[in-house]
Amino acid sequence: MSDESRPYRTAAVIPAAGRGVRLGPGVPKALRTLNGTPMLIHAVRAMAASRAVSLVVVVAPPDGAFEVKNLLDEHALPERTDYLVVAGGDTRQESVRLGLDALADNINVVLVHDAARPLVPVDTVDAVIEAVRNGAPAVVPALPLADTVKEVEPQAKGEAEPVVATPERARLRSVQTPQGFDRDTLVRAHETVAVNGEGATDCAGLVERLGAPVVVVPGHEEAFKVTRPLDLVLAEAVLARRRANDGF
Ligand SMILES: Nc1ccn([C@@H]2O[C@H](COP(=O)(O)OP(=O)(O)OP(=O)(O)O)[C@@H](O)[C@H]2O)c(=O)n1
Ligand SMILES: C[C@](O)(CO)[C@H](O)COP(=O)(O)O
Repeated sequence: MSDESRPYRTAAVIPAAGRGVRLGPGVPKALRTLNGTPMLIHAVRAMAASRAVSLVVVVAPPDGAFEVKNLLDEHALPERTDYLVVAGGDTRQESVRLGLDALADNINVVLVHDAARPLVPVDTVDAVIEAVRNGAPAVVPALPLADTVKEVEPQAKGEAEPVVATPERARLRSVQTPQGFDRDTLVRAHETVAVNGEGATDCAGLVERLGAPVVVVPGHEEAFKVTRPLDLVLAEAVLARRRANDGF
């Protein structure tokens, strides 16, 4: 994507302040390495790979902002990409809000991208940005589901859970990041939820609560979220395949 279409100025906010409890004991998830490079650096590079992204805001673990700043200083990014680091909060939503607070005034398109999705291809990033630039206030990359999904009545751990419903799979999508937003819409969504109190597991969910339209564009298998130990194995295999294919 060319940068000539300004006045759009696009920033990526990368929430990276999670502990990674489901990954098991160790350093915060974003600082775990994939083939020798911290996951966060892979994620930052994935955003900076888009020529449209001029600013990356990394939201670091509250006790790790200094370390993250050093990491970014050590790893090369394209010259056109500025970056800054802010300390995160107790939830992803709070971390994103802190990242939004740090944006420069001239930013009008915002991507929110999990550090835990380090391998998203640049074509997916650009497709999200393009959809926002074409007028969608909120854009989500997503994939159809491979599994059938059941809605259940949750029970105490270990007890069988009664099935309540089987949603029609063809209408379901598995949602990824980067999610892209018109900045004012996203800021309004976060401000509104701060007043009303009901959170969401993704930023698009907050925009839906405003009643603003959210659209889906095709996601990518390699944009999967590193959540459990097996995901680390998959991520390293993807990187090894990329290296073998094109020396990346
Ligand atoms: N307080 C938090 C919690 C999460 N995140 C970020 O939100 C993204 C998606 O969250 P998830 O994969 O659930 O990460 P964790 O919260 O770290 O995972 P877990 O629930 O296993 O602890 C991650 O990049 C994570 O660093 C964040 O910035 N601040
Ligand atoms: C934003 C997200 O990655 C979209 O799938 C997801 O909602 C994050 O959820 P988590 O509970 O933080 O894993």
